[in-house]
Amino acid sequence: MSAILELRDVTRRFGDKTVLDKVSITIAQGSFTALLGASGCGKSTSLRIMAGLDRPTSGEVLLGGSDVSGLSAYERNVAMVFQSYALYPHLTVAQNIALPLTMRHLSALGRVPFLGSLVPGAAEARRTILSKVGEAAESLGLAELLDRKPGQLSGGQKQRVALGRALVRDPALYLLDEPLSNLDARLRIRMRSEISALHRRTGKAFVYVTHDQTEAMAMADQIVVMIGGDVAQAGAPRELYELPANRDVAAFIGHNAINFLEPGDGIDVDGAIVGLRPEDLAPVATGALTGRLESAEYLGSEIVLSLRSAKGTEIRAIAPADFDVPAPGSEVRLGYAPHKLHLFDAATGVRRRTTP
Ligand SMILES: Nc1ncnc2c1ncn2[C@@H]1O[C@H](COP(=O)(O)OP(=O)(O)OP(=O)(O)O)[C@@H](O)[C@H]1O
Repeated sequence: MSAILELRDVTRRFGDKTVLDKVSITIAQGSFTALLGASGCGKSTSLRIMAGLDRPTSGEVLLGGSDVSGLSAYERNVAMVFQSYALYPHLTVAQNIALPLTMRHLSALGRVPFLGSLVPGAAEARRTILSKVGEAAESLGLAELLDRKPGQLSGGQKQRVALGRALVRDPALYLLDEPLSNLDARLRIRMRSEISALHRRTGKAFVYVTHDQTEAMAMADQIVVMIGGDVAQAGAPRELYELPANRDVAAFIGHNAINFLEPGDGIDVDGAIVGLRPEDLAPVATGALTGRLESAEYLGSEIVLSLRSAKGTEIRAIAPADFDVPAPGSEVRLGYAPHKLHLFDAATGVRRRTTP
C-alpha cells in the first residue's frame, strides 16, 4: 500500500537538546498508526512536524509523495485534534464545527453576518457548510447539541465536536494528539471504538499519539514505539507483542508488565536476559521455575501472583481464578512453554534471534 505520509530522517533540536534523532516513519494510506511512548519521548513533536505546526531541523516530510517541508499547517490537507479540544467558548457547537469551512469558503466580507448575505456566492457557500456540519454532527451524535456552547458540554461531547471539526475538512490525514486523555476510563473505552468507527467510515489515514499501550493495541494496525527521540520499533500490535525488538519495547507492550529474569534466577540461557510475560507463566506442580509467594491479587477472572526468586528478582505470574493460593512465603512452582521465552542480550538489550 502506498504511503500518504513519510518522515525521512527527521531531526529536531531545541537549542542543544535533540528531541528527535533521525526519525523515519511511514504512514500507509488508510492505516491507523499509533505513536506510542513515555512522556517526553518526542511523540507530540513528531505529530506537530507532520501537521506543519513545527519544522524539522533536518530531514524531509512527504505528503502524498511530495515534499511539504516548506508548507504551513494551513497549506497541508491534514486535520489535527488536540487533547485540550481547542474549542472556541463563545461559538456554538455548529459554529465550532463549521470553523475550518467558513475560513476556507467565505471571504472576510462574507463572514460578516449582515454584509455577508450581499456578497455573491456567500449564500450558496453557507448552505454547503450547513449541510456538511449537519452530516458531521449526525455521524458523531451531536445533532441535538448544535446550538449549545462548549461550556454546556461533557468532556466526551467536546471531544466529538473537535472530531467533527476535523471531519468537515475532509482531510487526507487525521492527526490526533492524546484525544482521550481528559476523559474518564469508561468514556475513553467508548470513544476509542467511536474513533475506530470514524476511521473505518472515512477510509483515511489516522495518526494517533498516546502513552497508553492498551489504547494503541486496541485501535492501531501499526504501532510506532518511540523511546528517547528514536523509533525503537514499528510494526503490527501482534508483532510487537510476540517479537519485541529489544528489552525496552518488551517492557512497554503488554497489559501485564513482562518479567525480566537474569542468569541465576532459574532460567539460564547463554547469559541472556530472559523476558517472560506473566500470562505465559502459571503455577504447575512440576514447573521448572520456583519463587516464594509474596502477594496475590484476586481480579475475578484471574489471580496475579507476585513472587521472588532465590536471587531476589520479582516474578509475576497469572493463576486461574480457582487457584488455591498458598500462604505468603510458600514456594510455588511455575511452568511455561519454552517458545514463550524472549531472549535479550544482557549488554545491549537487543533481542536474540533464536529461542531454545
Ligand atoms: N518548544 C520547545 N522548546 C524546548 N524543548 C521542547 C519544546 N517542545 C518540546 N520540547 C522538549 O522535547 C521533548 C519531547 O517533547 P514532546 O512533547 O514531543 O514529547 P511527548 O512524547 O509528546 O511527551 P508527552 O506525552 O508528555 O506530551 C521534551 O523533553 C520537551 O520538553
